[in-house]
Amino acid sequence: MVAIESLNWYKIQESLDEKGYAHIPALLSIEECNKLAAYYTQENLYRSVINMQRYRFGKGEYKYFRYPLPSGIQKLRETIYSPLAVIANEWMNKLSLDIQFPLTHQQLIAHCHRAGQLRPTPLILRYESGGFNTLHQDLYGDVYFPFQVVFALSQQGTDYEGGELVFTEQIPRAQSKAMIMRPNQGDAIIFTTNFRPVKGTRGYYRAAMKHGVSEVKSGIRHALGIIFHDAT
Ligand SMILES: O=C(O)CCC(=O)C(=O)O
Ligand SMILES: [Fe+2]
Repeated sequence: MVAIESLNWYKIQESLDEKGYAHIPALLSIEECNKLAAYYTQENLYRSVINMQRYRFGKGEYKYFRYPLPSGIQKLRETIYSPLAVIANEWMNKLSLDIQFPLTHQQLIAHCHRAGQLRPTPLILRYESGGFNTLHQDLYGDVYFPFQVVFALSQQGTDYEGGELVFTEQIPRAQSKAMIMRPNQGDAIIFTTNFRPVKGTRGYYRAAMKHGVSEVKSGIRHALGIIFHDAT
């Protein structure tokens, strides 16, 4: 794994500010991806298993990890959080929101717990041919952090075809703009959970964003999602 502190956080912030998402190539090694994907079948690691079709969330399956999280995932969640908290606080200021996030993930979790959000949210997803994930937001209570991360654990073009990561951004008084990403195995994509600040003529306004996954045409696609807030 590339050290989180050594990433170009200036560039990451620039991309988040401009687009609401940032692409970090090769954050995980292929071996790390394969190890994480192999967690999928270790039933004791999870608190719940969601059949996406059953809830009409799409087609595929995902599993929420239970506490304690596997140590590598716990570490990723903590180390990526801190630089993002600084950016999140700037966003809250731009939007004149009276919210500031603590600089350590442990403090964010304490805050979630006080708000009754006790359940861990990191998840691993698996889609087969025909699988997809409808456009959504991962907000699980009143406390939510404005960024989350998805790690591509499979390689598009080799392990699967299709299955692009899709973002939409609501344009004021208009429809939504769609953006697609085709991360390679090991890449991370950081993106907005709820809304991002966009500069308008009278200061910043909120542009709501959603994410989803387009139809997987063939093969199997695994992804790891790290959401920083916990769930009710
Ligand atoms: O499968 C993906 O790439 C997206 C998963 C997702 O919705 C998430 O991590 O919140
Ligand atoms: Fe999601």
